[in-house]
Amino acid sequence: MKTILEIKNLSKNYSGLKAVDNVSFKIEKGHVYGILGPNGSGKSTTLGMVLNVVNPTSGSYEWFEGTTSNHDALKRIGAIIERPNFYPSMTAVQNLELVCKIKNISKDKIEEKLAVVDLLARKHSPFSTYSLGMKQRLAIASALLNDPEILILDEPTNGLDPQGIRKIRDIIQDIAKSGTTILLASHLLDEVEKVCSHVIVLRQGKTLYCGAVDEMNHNYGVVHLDAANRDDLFEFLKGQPYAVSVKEEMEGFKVVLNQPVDLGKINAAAFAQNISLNKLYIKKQSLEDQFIQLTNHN
Ligand SMILES: Nc1ncnc2c1ncn2[C@@H]1O[C@H](COP(=O)(O)OP(=O)(O)OP(=O)(O)O)[C@@H](O)[C@H]1O
Repeated sequence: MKTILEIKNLSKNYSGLKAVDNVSFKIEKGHVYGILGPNGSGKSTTLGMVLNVVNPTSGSYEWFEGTTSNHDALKRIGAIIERPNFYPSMTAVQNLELVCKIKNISKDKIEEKLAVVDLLARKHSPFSTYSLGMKQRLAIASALLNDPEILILDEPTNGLDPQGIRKIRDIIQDIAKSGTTILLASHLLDEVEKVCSHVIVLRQGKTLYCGAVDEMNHNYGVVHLDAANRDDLFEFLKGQPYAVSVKEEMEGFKVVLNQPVDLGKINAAAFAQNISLNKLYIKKQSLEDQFIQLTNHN
């Protein structure tokens, strides 16, 4: 698998504040990656560093397996890290023609890229008449003009209404299907869950999780149990291989699982130890619960 970007122990300090703290991850070709974290967790700073607009305090990164300098790599990257900004009185086509001129690239792809972002019908309208969603879509078209190998987006749906959000997400997925690798920063778990295959979760500049979105979701839940004799039940639970942790609460015990369990077998095993359960049920944790747990308690 071709590596598009490798970040190694990247850190950025702002007068004592660790905005990004020893972050490492790899972006492989063809996947959609999300950098997920609450406001101020270091997402934009991380993107700024790999796009050569923020100087790292320490650590390094390498584009395209080191086959090109970080400066030349930028020609193979499409990035939108600021609010879309075009000339208000110029049309979409005129603005994109200007982008081609500035970047010294061919104008041949303008129509094709406007089609990708569903703006062909409005291609001759002035930018000032566009909705926020359309402005964002034009920015995506602009970033695609040089057929980049990777598209980088910082909070691509910020400020959009639900329809606008849906449209941008559909477009991102279409672009990914056509083979372009995508890296997007978002504070929205739902966005990352819907759009990304892989996620790097940041909190206060530190990586809390890095891996497949599916695997982050892969958990076996929590079993809730209770019995008249809690001491016996606690002893029993402590020895069970499926129990990551056993916590006593008002309503009984909560056991976090590390594997799937059969509640019938748990009941039978407890009964065999003379423990008669008066409560036994399982609750699966949602991805949202896990994200909140990750970002709050680490
Ligand atoms: N130029 C700067 N000077 C000083 N501190 C900065 C600067 N840029 C960012 N920071 C701080 O670094 C931390 C990380 O900011 P960053 O913008 O990377 O986070 P973020 O996850 O992208 O958040 P948001 O979604 O709010 O933009 C924050 O505490 C921020 O205040």
